[in-house]
Amino acid sequence: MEKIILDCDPGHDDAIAILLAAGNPNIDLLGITTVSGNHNVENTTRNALATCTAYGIKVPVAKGSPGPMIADQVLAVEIHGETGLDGPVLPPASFDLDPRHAVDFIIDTVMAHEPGTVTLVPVGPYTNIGLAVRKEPRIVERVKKVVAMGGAYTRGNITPAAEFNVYADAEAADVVFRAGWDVTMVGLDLTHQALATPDLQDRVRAVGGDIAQFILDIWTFIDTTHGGLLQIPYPAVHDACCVAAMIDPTVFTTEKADIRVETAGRWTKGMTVCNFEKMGGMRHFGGTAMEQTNFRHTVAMTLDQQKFCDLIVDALERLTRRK
Ligand SMILES: Nc1ccc([C@@H]2N[C@H](CO)[C@@H](O)[C@H]2O)cc1
Ligand SMILES: [Ca+2]
Repeated sequence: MEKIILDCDPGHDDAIAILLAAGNPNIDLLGITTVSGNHNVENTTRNALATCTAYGIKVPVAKGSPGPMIADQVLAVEIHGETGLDGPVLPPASFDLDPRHAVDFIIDTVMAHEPGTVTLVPVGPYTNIGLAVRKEPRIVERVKKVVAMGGAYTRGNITPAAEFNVYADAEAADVVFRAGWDVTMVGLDLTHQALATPDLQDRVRAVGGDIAQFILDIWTFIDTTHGGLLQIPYPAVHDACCVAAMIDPTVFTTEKADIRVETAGRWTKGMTVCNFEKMGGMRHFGGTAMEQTNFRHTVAMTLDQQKFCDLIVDALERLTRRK
């Protein structure tokens, strides 16, 4: 089993990532930590708790950072609506939060488990992760790896250059990408291949039950609210791609790269600048050839869409049968 902490900002696609993590038997979901991003942290936390309450997901939920480290707050309310999860109807949360701040929950959990056994899966702005690294640097060599939804090596979605999670707290993303641990960037280039196509929606509908309806209501909201506004024809199931990769690493192909997060560009703040070139390929990308070829990062490239859809439907069936 893969032990993960899911750091998220529910958020429509975050909720599906929670369901996939809870539904798949290969994932040991140690906890959910919340951050502001798609909405303020009060709403993202309420949405996480309500999703867990509604579908019997009994894992600790710890509330995190209400805003980015340095930048002014940017929320994706225009995408996710006034509650951060408009569309589906969720019951009020019925269990309490873990008393710790998300940063302390992350540190305590990583330090309490054997080295190299816990993976951090941030699928919202990386504020909690960046703060955890600064508060307890020992987590960097202790975590197994970081599989992060964010960034893009082609086009952004909040600016032409930047993806939202990185843009919302570019300084925290810079801390995370430069910390020296094994980071896999699951960017828009990958997650825009993970679409809620009519076929996937039909397969979800065929499972039936309230969780299937919850997922369909999520996609209906995104579809009807944004329709052709987004650069993709169907809702993207962004965050679940990270969880899917923890279940089956062959769910997408990867390439090594060296990534720098832009934190100062007037037009490019939040851009993940990815150097895929080998030794000496780009002399002007940060110092000596050695610096530019340490390829600390892994980048998700091509999604096996069939495998991905099968994992979503499988988790839904397991959660529905269990209920
Ligand atoms: N347009 C838009 C779509 C999704 C998101 C959220 N941020 C990431 C995609 O940029 C995902 O984690 C998703 O929850 C933000 C903006
Ligand atoms: Ca998210």
